[in-house]
Amino acid sequence: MAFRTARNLAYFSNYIRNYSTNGPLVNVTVNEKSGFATATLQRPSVNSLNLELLTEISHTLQQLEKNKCRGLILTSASNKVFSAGLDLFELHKPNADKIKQMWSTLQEVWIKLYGSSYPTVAVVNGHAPAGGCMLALSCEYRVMLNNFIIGLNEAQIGFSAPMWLIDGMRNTIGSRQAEFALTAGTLFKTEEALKIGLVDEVAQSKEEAIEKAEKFLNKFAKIPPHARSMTKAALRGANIQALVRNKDEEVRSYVDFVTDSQFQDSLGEFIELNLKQKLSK
Ligand SMILES: CCCCCCCCCC/C=C/CC(=O)SCCNC(=O)CCNC(=O)[C@H](O)C(C)(C)COP(=O)(O)OP(=O)(O)OC[C@H]1O[C@@H](n2cnc3c(N)ncnc32)[C@H](O)[C@@H]1OP(=O)(O)O
Repeated sequence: MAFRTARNLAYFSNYIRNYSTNGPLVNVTVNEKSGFATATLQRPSVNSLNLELLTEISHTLQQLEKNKCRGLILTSASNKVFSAGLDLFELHKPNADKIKQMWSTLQEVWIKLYGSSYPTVAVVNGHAPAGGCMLALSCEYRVMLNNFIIGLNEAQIGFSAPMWLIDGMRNTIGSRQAEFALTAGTLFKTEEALKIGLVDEVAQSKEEAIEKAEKFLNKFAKIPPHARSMTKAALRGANIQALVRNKDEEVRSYVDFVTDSQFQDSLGEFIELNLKQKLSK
Protein backbone atom coordinates (compact mmCIF):
# COMPACT_ATOMS: atom_id res chain seq x y z
CA MET A 1 0.00 0.00 0.00
CA ALA A 2 1.36 3.42 -0.88
CA PHE A 3 1.73 5.96 1.89
CA ARG A 4 -0.54 8.42 0.13
CA THR A 5 -3.31 7.14 2.39
CA ALA A 6 -3.71 9.23 5.52
CA ARG A 7 -2.78 6.31 7.83
CA ASN A 8 0.47 5.55 6.09
CA LEU A 9 1.30 9.20 5.77
CA ALA A 10 0.89 9.55 9.50
CA TYR A 11 3.07 6.49 10.08
CA PHE A 12 5.74 7.82 7.76
CA SER A 13 5.72 11.32 9.27
CA ASN A 14 5.96 9.77 12.70
CA TYR A 15 8.88 7.65 11.61
CA ILE A 16 10.66 10.70 10.25
CA ARG A 17 9.93 12.75 13.39
CA ASN A 18 11.24 10.01 15.61
CA TYR A 19 14.14 8.97 13.47
CA SER A 20 16.95 11.22 14.60
CA THR A 21 17.71 12.18 18.13
CA ASN A 22 19.90 15.12 17.08
CA GLY A 23 17.27 16.65 14.82
CA PRO A 24 16.84 15.40 11.28
CA LEU A 25 19.49 16.00 8.68
CA VAL A 26 16.99 15.02 6.02
CA ASN A 27 13.51 16.52 6.17
CA VAL A 28 10.86 14.47 4.39
CA THR A 29 7.43 15.75 3.47
CA VAL A 30 4.80 13.95 1.43
CA ASN A 31 2.28 15.72 -0.78
CA GLU A 32 -0.97 14.07 0.21
CA LYS A 33 -2.59 14.71 -3.17
CA SER A 34 0.19 13.55 -5.49
CA GLY A 35 1.88 11.07 -3.15
CA PHE A 36 5.27 12.56 -4.10
CA ALA A 37 7.86 12.82 -1.33
CA THR A 38 10.32 15.68 -1.04
CA ALA A 39 13.54 14.88 0.82
CA THR A 40 15.41 18.04 1.77
CA LEU A 41 19.04 17.75 2.86
CA GLN A 42 19.65 20.11 5.76
CA ARG A 43 23.07 19.52 7.26
CA PRO A 44 24.57 23.00 7.86
CA SER A 45 26.10 24.67 6.08
CA VAL A 46 26.79 22.86 2.80
CA ASN A 47 25.28 19.35 3.20
CA SER A 48 28.75 17.84 3.18
CA LEU A 49 28.33 14.08 3.34
CA ASN A 50 29.56 12.73 6.66
CA LEU A 51 28.58 9.35 8.11
CA GLU A 52 25.54 10.75 9.94
CA LEU A 53 24.04 12.45 6.89
CA LEU A 54 24.77 9.46 4.63
CA THR A 55 23.15 7.12 7.16
CA GLU A 56 20.07 9.29 7.33
CA ILE A 57 19.78 9.49 3.53
CA SER A 58 20.13 5.72 3.36
CA HIS A 59 17.38 5.14 5.98
CA THR A 60 15.10 7.64 4.25
CA LEU A 61 15.48 5.82 0.93
CA GLN A 62 14.76 2.52 2.62
CA GLN A 63 11.53 3.91 4.13
CA LEU A 64 10.44 5.41 0.82
CA GLU A 65 10.93 2.04 -0.89
CA LYS A 66 9.08 0.21 1.87
CA ASN A 67 6.15 2.64 1.71
CA LYS A 68 5.88 2.36 -2.07
CA CYS A 69 6.67 5.99 -2.68
CA ARG A 70 5.13 7.34 -5.91
CA GLY A 71 8.01 9.70 -6.67
CA LEU A 72 10.87 11.49 -4.95
CA ILE A 73 12.19 15.02 -5.25
CA LEU A 74 15.64 15.38 -3.69
CA THR A 75 16.73 18.92 -2.85
CA SER A 76 18.63 21.10 -0.39
CA ALA A 77 17.58 23.47 2.39
CA SER A 78 20.47 25.76 1.46
CA ASN A 79 19.89 28.23 -1.34
CA LYS A 80 23.59 28.10 -2.27
CA VAL A 81 24.75 24.50 -2.05
CA PHE A 82 22.91 21.31 -3.03
CA SER A 83 25.71 19.24 -1.48
CA ALA A 84 29.45 19.94 -1.29
CA GLY A 85 30.22 16.21 -1.58
CA LEU A 86 32.04 14.15 1.00
CA ASP A 87 32.96 15.94 4.19
CA LEU A 88 36.60 16.69 3.48
CA PHE A 89 37.38 17.42 7.13
CA GLU A 90 36.23 13.92 8.07
CA LEU A 91 38.53 12.45 5.43
CA HIS A 92 41.51 14.27 6.86
CA LYS A 93 43.53 12.19 9.35
CA PRO A 94 40.56 9.87 9.70
CA ASN A 95 39.62 7.02 11.96
CA ALA A 96 39.85 3.98 9.63
CA ASP A 97 36.71 2.34 11.03
CA LYS A 98 34.63 5.46 10.56
CA ILE A 99 35.68 6.03 6.96
CA LYS A 100 35.10 2.35 6.24
CA GLN A 101 31.49 2.83 7.37
CA MET A 102 31.29 6.11 5.50
CA TRP A 103 32.28 4.59 2.14
CA SER A 104 30.08 1.57 2.67
CA THR A 105 27.10 3.83 3.45
CA LEU A 106 27.86 5.96 0.38
CA GLN A 107 27.72 2.78 -1.72
CA GLU A 108 24.37 1.89 -0.08
CA VAL A 109 22.98 5.33 -0.90
CA TRP A 110 23.99 4.90 -4.53
CA ILE A 111 22.49 1.42 -4.74
CA LYS A 112 19.19 2.53 -3.17
CA LEU A 113 18.82 5.78 -5.07
CA TYR A 114 20.15 4.67 -8.48
CA GLY A 115 18.14 1.47 -8.18
CA SER A 116 14.95 2.83 -6.59
CA SER A 117 11.71 1.37 -7.94
CA TYR A 118 10.04 4.81 -7.81
CA PRO A 119 10.88 7.77 -10.08
CA THR A 120 13.36 10.33 -8.78
CA VAL A 121 14.23 13.93 -9.58
CA ALA A 122 17.02 16.09 -8.17
CA VAL A 123 16.16 19.74 -7.78
CA VAL A 124 19.72 21.05 -7.79
CA ASN A 125 19.20 24.40 -6.09
CA GLY A 126 22.89 25.07 -5.40
CA HIS A 127 26.43 23.90 -6.14
CA ALA A 128 26.84 20.17 -6.62
CA PRO A 129 30.51 19.13 -6.83
CA ALA A 130 31.70 15.50 -6.50
CA GLY A 131 29.40 13.62 -4.07
CA GLY A 132 26.77 16.35 -4.66
CA CYS A 133 26.86 15.51 -8.36
CA MET A 134 26.73 11.81 -7.42
CA LEU A 135 23.41 12.34 -5.61
CA ALA A 136 22.00 14.25 -8.58
CA LEU A 137 23.27 11.64 -11.07
CA SER A 138 21.65 8.80 -9.20
CA CYS A 139 18.25 10.41 -9.79
CA GLU A 140 16.45 9.93 -13.11
CA TYR A 141 16.03 13.63 -13.90
CA ARG A 142 17.82 16.82 -12.88
CA VAL A 143 16.42 20.36 -12.76
CA MET A 144 19.09 22.91 -11.85
CA LEU A 145 18.98 26.57 -10.89
CA ASN A 146 21.18 29.08 -12.71
CA ASN A 147 24.64 30.27 -11.66
CA PHE A 148 25.81 27.15 -9.85
CA ILE A 149 28.36 24.43 -10.62
CA ILE A 150 28.02 20.68 -10.95
CA GLY A 151 30.45 17.91 -11.86
CA LEU A 152 32.82 15.19 -10.74
CA ASN A 153 36.01 17.04 -9.78
CA GLU A 154 37.71 14.02 -8.17
CA ALA A 155 40.67 14.18 -10.61
CA GLN A 156 41.38 17.73 -9.42
CA ILE A 157 41.55 16.52 -5.82
CA GLY A 158 43.93 13.70 -6.70
CA PHE A 159 41.93 10.53 -7.30
CA SER A 160 39.55 8.81 -9.67
CA ALA A 161 35.80 8.53 -9.16
CA PRO A 162 34.82 4.90 -8.46
CA MET A 163 33.67 2.70 -11.35
CA TRP A 164 29.95 2.84 -10.46
CA LEU A 165 30.01 6.63 -10.49
CA ILE A 166 31.87 6.65 -13.81
CA ASP A 167 29.10 4.34 -15.11
CA GLY A 168 26.46 6.78 -13.87
CA MET A 169 28.18 9.68 -15.64
CA ARG A 170 28.63 7.68 -18.84
CA ASN A 171 25.00 6.55 -18.84
CA THR A 172 23.91 10.17 -18.49
CA ILE A 173 26.17 12.16 -20.83
CA GLY A 174 27.73 9.43 -23.02
CA SER A 175 31.25 7.99 -23.08
CA ARG A 176 32.99 10.75 -25.01
CA GLN A 177 31.74 13.63 -22.84
CA ALA A 178 32.27 11.54 -19.70
CA GLU A 179 35.92 10.95 -20.62
CA PHE A 180 36.52 14.67 -21.15
CA ALA A 181 34.70 15.62 -17.97
CA LEU A 182 36.19 12.99 -15.66
CA THR A 183 39.84 13.15 -16.77
CA ALA A 184 39.85 16.93 -16.28
CA GLY A 185 37.63 16.87 -13.18
CA THR A 186 35.47 19.55 -14.80
CA LEU A 187 32.92 21.50 -12.80
CA PHE A 188 30.26 22.79 -15.21
CA LYS A 189 28.21 25.94 -14.88
CA THR A 190 24.45 25.32 -15.07
CA GLU A 191 24.14 26.32 -18.75
CA GLU A 192 27.14 24.17 -19.75
CA ALA A 193 25.72 21.23 -17.81
CA LEU A 194 22.45 21.63 -19.72
CA LYS A 195 24.32 21.60 -23.06
CA ILE A 196 26.07 18.29 -22.38
CA GLY A 197 22.97 16.69 -20.83
CA LEU A 198 24.29 16.53 -17.29
CA VAL A 199 21.13 18.37 -16.28
CA ASP A 200 17.80 18.11 -18.08
CA GLU A 201 16.23 21.49 -17.39
CA VAL A 202 17.15 24.87 -15.96
CA ALA A 203 14.84 26.82 -13.68
CA GLN A 204 14.97 30.39 -12.43
CA SER A 205 13.63 29.68 -8.95
CA LYS A 206 13.18 26.74 -6.63
CA GLU A 207 9.38 26.94 -7.04
CA GLU A 208 9.76 26.67 -10.83
CA ALA A 209 12.20 23.78 -10.40
CA ILE A 210 9.74 21.91 -8.15
CA GLU A 211 6.98 22.44 -10.74
CA LYS A 212 9.22 20.99 -13.46
CA ALA A 213 10.15 18.09 -11.20
CA GLU A 214 6.47 17.31 -10.50
CA LYS A 215 5.71 17.51 -14.21
CA PHE A 216 8.39 14.89 -14.83
CA LEU A 217 7.03 12.63 -12.08
CA ASN A 218 3.47 13.03 -13.38
CA LYS A 219 4.54 11.56 -16.74
CA PHE A 220 4.40 8.15 -15.08
CA ALA A 221 0.86 8.52 -13.73
CA LYS A 222 -0.57 6.16 -16.34
CA ILE A 223 2.36 3.74 -16.56
CA PRO A 224 1.95 0.58 -14.47
CA PRO A 225 4.51 1.01 -11.64
CA HIS A 226 5.84 -2.55 -11.93
CA ALA A 227 6.45 -2.12 -15.68
CA ARG A 228 8.25 1.15 -15.02
CA SER A 229 10.44 -0.26 -12.27
CA MET A 230 11.23 -3.47 -14.20
CA THR A 231 12.37 -1.36 -17.14
CA LYS A 232 14.50 0.83 -14.87
CA ALA A 233 16.03 -2.27 -13.28
CA ALA A 234 16.80 -3.68 -16.74
CA LEU A 235 18.55 -0.45 -17.70
CA ARG A 236 20.48 0.12 -14.44
CA GLY A 237 20.74 -3.37 -12.95
CA ALA A 238 24.08 -4.41 -14.46
CA ASN A 239 25.85 -1.33 -13.03
CA ILE A 240 24.31 -1.93 -9.62
CA GLN A 241 25.21 -5.63 -9.63
CA ALA A 242 28.80 -4.78 -10.55
CA LEU A 243 29.04 -2.62 -7.42
CA VAL A 244 27.29 -5.19 -5.22
CA ARG A 245 29.83 -7.84 -6.30
CA ASN A 246 32.77 -5.55 -5.64
CA LYS A 247 31.47 -3.72 -2.57
CA ASP A 248 33.77 -5.08 0.14
CA GLU A 249 36.86 -5.08 -2.04
CA GLU A 250 36.18 -1.44 -2.97
CA VAL A 251 35.78 -0.45 0.69
CA ARG A 252 39.19 -2.02 1.45
CA SER A 253 40.87 -0.20 -1.46
CA TYR A 254 39.21 3.05 -0.45
CA VAL A 255 40.37 2.83 3.18
CA ASP A 256 43.94 2.02 2.05
CA PHE A 257 43.84 4.90 -0.41
CA VAL A 258 42.45 7.51 1.96
CA THR A 259 44.72 6.62 4.89
CA ASP A 260 47.84 6.73 2.70
CA SER A 261 50.11 9.68 3.54
CA GLN A 262 50.32 10.80 -0.09
CA PHE A 263 46.52 11.20 -0.29
CA GLN A 264 46.46 12.90 3.12
CA ASP A 265 49.08 15.43 1.95
CA SER A 266 47.20 16.28 -1.24
CA LEU A 267 43.89 16.49 0.63
CA GLY A 268 45.49 18.86 3.15
CA GLU A 269 46.74 21.06 0.29
CA PHE A 270 43.30 20.99 -1.39
CA ILE A 271 41.58 22.09 1.81
CA GLU A 272 44.07 24.88 2.46
CA LEU A 273 43.74 26.16 -1.10
CA ASN A 274 40.00 25.76 -1.66
CA LEU A 275 38.06 25.87 1.58
CA LYS A 276 37.54 28.88 3.81
CA GLN A 277 37.69 26.82 6.97
CA LYS A 278 41.31 25.68 7.49
CA LEU A 279 42.85 22.67 9.16
CA SER A 280 43.94 23.07 12.74
CA LYS A 281 47.71 22.57 12.79
C1 LIG B 1 38.45 1.67 -5.62
C2 LIG B 1 37.80 2.62 -4.69
C3 LIG B 1 38.75 3.60 -4.20
C4 LIG B 1 38.43 4.91 -4.80
C5 LIG B 1 39.29 5.89 -4.14
C6 LIG B 1 38.70 7.18 -4.36
C7 LIG B 1 39.00 8.02 -3.19
C8 LIG B 1 37.79 8.78 -2.95
C9 LIG B 1 38.00 9.89 -1.98
C10 LIG B 1 36.76 10.51 -1.57
C11 LIG B 1 35.80 10.84 -2.67
C12 LIG B 1 35.30 11.99 -2.63
C13 LIG B 1 34.27 12.50 -3.47
C14 LIG B 1 33.91 13.83 -2.87
O1 LIG B 1 32.77 14.14 -2.72
S1 LIG B 1 35.20 14.81 -2.32
C15 LIG B 1 34.44 16.38 -1.92
C16 LIG B 1 34.73 17.31 -3.01
N1 LIG B 1 34.08 18.56 -2.72
C17 LIG B 1 34.54 19.70 -3.20
O2 LIG B 1 35.52 19.75 -3.90
C18 LIG B 1 33.77 20.94 -2.80
C19 LIG B 1 34.62 21.89 -2.03
N2 LIG B 1 33.82 23.05 -1.71
C20 LIG B 1 33.58 24.05 -2.59
O3 LIG B 1 34.00 24.03 -3.72
C21 LIG B 1 32.74 25.20 -2.11
O4 LIG B 1 32.74 25.19 -0.71
C22 LIG B 1 31.29 25.18 -2.61
C23 LIG B 1 30.59 23.83 -2.34
C24 LIG B 1 31.27 25.46 -4.14
C25 LIG B 1 30.48 26.30 -1.91
O5 LIG B 1 31.12 27.52 -2.07
P1 LIG B 1 30.70 28.77 -1.15
O6 LIG B 1 31.58 29.91 -1.55
O7 LIG B 1 29.24 28.97 -1.23
O8 LIG B 1 31.00 28.28 0.32
P2 LIG B 1 32.38 28.18 1.09
O9 LIG B 1 33.45 27.71 0.20
O10 LIG B 1 32.58 29.44 1.85
O11 LIG B 1 32.05 26.98 2.09
C26 LIG B 1 31.13 27.15 3.16
C27 LIG B 1 31.57 26.30 4.33
O12 LIG B 1 31.49 24.91 3.97
C28 LIG B 1 32.76 24.29 4.17
N3 LIG B 1 32.90 23.23 3.12
C29 LIG B 1 32.77 23.37 1.80
N4 LIG B 1 32.93 22.20 1.17
C30 LIG B 1 33.14 21.28 2.13
C31 LIG B 1 33.35 19.86 2.11
N5 LIG B 1 33.35 19.13 0.97
N6 LIG B 1 33.54 19.24 3.27
C32 LIG B 1 33.52 19.92 4.44
N7 LIG B 1 33.30 21.27 4.53
C33 LIG B 1 33.12 21.93 3.38
C34 LIG B 1 33.75 25.43 3.98
O13 LIG B 1 34.97 25.13 4.57
C35 LIG B 1 33.02 26.55 4.70
O14 LIG B 1 33.15 26.36 6.10
P3 LIG B 1 33.00 27.59 7.13
O15 LIG B 1 31.60 28.09 6.95
O16 LIG B 1 33.25 26.96 8.47
O17 LIG B 1 34.04 28.58 6.73
